[in-house]
Amino acid sequence: MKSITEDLIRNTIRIRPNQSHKGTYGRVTLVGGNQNMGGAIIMATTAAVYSGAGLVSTLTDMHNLSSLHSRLPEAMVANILDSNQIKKLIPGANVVVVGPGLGTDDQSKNILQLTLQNVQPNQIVIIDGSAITMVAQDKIKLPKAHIIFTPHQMEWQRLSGIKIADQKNQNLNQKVRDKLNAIVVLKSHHTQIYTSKDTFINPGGTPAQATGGMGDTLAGMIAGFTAQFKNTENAVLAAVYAHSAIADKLAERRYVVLPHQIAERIPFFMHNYQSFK
Ligand SMILES: NC(=O)C1=CN([C@@H]2O[C@H](COP(=O)(O)OP(=O)(O)OC[C@H]3O[C@@H](n4cnc5c(N)ncnc54)[C@H](O)[C@@H]3O)[C@@H](O)[C@H]2O)[C@@H](O)CC1
Ligand SMILES: Nc1ncnc2c1ncn2[C@@H]1O[C@H](COP(=O)(O)OP(=O)(O)O)[C@@H](O)[C@H]1O
Ligand SMILES: [Mg+2]
Repeated sequence: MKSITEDLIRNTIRIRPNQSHKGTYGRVTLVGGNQNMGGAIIMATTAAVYSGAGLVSTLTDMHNLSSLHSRLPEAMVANILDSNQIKKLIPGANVVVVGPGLGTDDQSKNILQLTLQNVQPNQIVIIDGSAITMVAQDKIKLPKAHIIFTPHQMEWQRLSGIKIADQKNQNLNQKVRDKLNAIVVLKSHHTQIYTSKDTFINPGGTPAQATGGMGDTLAGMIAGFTAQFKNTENAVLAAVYAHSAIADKLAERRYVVLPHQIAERIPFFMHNYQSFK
């Protein structure tokens, strides 16, 4: 297993060309946040915006509209229950994130299905949280696209059938990855990333990160990084590395690190590591 290196981060985070505009940095559409879990999609959206995605739109329950906008006026918001909005905003994105705070009831399932039906083959689709649980339980058909799953160990157990105790076995994980034909970000103390060719381990990570919303934030970061940087695999690795490197730094002086504190530090981290032209 290869460790993610600082060199890889430096070779991924690009100095922004002067001749560029918001369209250069990708469109991200996020789908999630029911009436009880608006925070999850707000954190994911925040991370996508702070990672530098050019245009970010969020399909969520309208109960979350004012809380999202009061924290993050940069994001556009549409009604998750309006199927026409889903049909418009999914095909118009470069990167789609589905799942943070989506829930797993029948309405959530319909939203997930409609979202996936509107995905285009050239798109990157990040499947997180509730969406992983529904794909696992309801045998939902996956679209042709560049798919990235971001399960924690319990979600991976649901999706892969591999018990948490057996997830140490890389061959088992890789076999299921091959079947899914996706990048798998298996989150834990030291997160592992399974790609078609390799397995990587994230050297960073701290128990100060063990707080609700930390994974929602990572999903938004992966969206922001993959929207901007051409090599999708390296963009995923860089996002995973940055998420925990920021947390490790903050944890030098804190008992717990909150997701929004990570989001605020992303532009500083990217500034320090930018080098690739
Ligand atoms: N503020 C919010 O709105 C929040 C909403 N959330 C959403 O809640 C939904 C359900 O996700 P949850 O993950 O809470 O619930 P799940 O039921 O999917 O998983 C949580 C269970 O998995 C267990 N587990 C075992 N290994 C784990 C590991 N390595 N990491 C994390 N959990 C592990 C936990 O102990 C817990 O019992 C998702 O859609 C998620 O996005 C959560 O992100 C929490 C914050
Ligand atoms: N003890 C730990 N050490 C390192 N990282 C951790 C630890 N606990 C949680 N994390 C990180 O926090 C995130 C948690 O993701 P997840 O469980 O999906 O959170 P949520 O759904 O609440 O947003 C993952 O990136 C995981 O690697
Ligand atoms: Mg999660």
